[in-house]
Amino acid sequence: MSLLSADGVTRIYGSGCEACRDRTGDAAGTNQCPACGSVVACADVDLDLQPREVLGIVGESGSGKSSLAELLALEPNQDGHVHGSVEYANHPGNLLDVDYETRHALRNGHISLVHQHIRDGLDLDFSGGGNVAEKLLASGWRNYEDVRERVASLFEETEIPVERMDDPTHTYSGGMQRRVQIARALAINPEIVVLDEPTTGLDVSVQARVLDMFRRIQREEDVAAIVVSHDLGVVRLLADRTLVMRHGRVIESGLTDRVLEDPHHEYTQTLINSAI
Ligand SMILES: Nc1ncnc2c1ncn2[C@@H]1O[C@H](COP(=O)(O)OP(=O)(O)OP(=O)(O)O)[C@@H](O)[C@H]1O
Repeated sequence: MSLLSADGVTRIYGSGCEACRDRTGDAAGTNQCPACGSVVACADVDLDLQPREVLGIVGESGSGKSSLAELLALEPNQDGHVHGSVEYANHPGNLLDVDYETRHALRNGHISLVHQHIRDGLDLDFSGGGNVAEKLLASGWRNYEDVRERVASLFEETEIPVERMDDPTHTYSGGMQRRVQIARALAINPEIVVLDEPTTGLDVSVQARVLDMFRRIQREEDVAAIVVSHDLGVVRLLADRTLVMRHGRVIESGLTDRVLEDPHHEYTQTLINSAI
């Protein structure tokens, strides 16, 4: 049984009209409806995530990856009209319809998002440890010593110097800040982590170390992940299966090796060729 499955997930920014779906997408060559001007960020997306699996979502900027990832990760950003359903094995009903309290509980106990932009995920004036502790407190941890011990062990696990725990996060390097985000996401022992562009703003050598660290923890802890990236190298390293998005639609999917070695869609071939 799938851990998470999406059926027909659609997100439209703007008023929307009857022509929106037909006049956008891969064949239309745009995600903007020519009739009403709305942006069809993603439409008719079906996917499933198995326990312990890493699913990659790849596509160029604007293809709809973040809009989809936010829905899967129950982010509070509710912009746009949303249709379809997301089923999660450990909670009945459609995740897209849950109320505020349920959303909060799921985000603090089951499904974590690592934001593309560090500022969206961390308070840079807080200490690094404080950013991780905040997530533990939100999920019900209360004892000060227990929280500090857990934060220190998460720092070790994500390879951040524990002695920097009380320093303000803005004094950390970009790589360390990304690690704090990952530590924060893992703090609640989630079943699913959604990583949105995990390499944004990092040097190539730092990127590789952060991705290796995440892959190690993902395997050790048997956590499932959805990794969103414009970078084929990221999905090649992390993802078992990959979906390719363009103009808000999934245009190709399969085992990552197959998609990268034997792409069926012309656009995927172009993506791969332009990455070489
Ligand atoms: N709040 C919003 N209001 C209106 N349009 C939006 C909003 N958020 C995103 N969009 C539009 O939706 C489309 C998909 O954006 P999205 O950020 O999901 O793509 P992406 O593939 O994640 O791109 P990137 O990698 O650059 O973040 C884009 O055309 C974008 O301009």
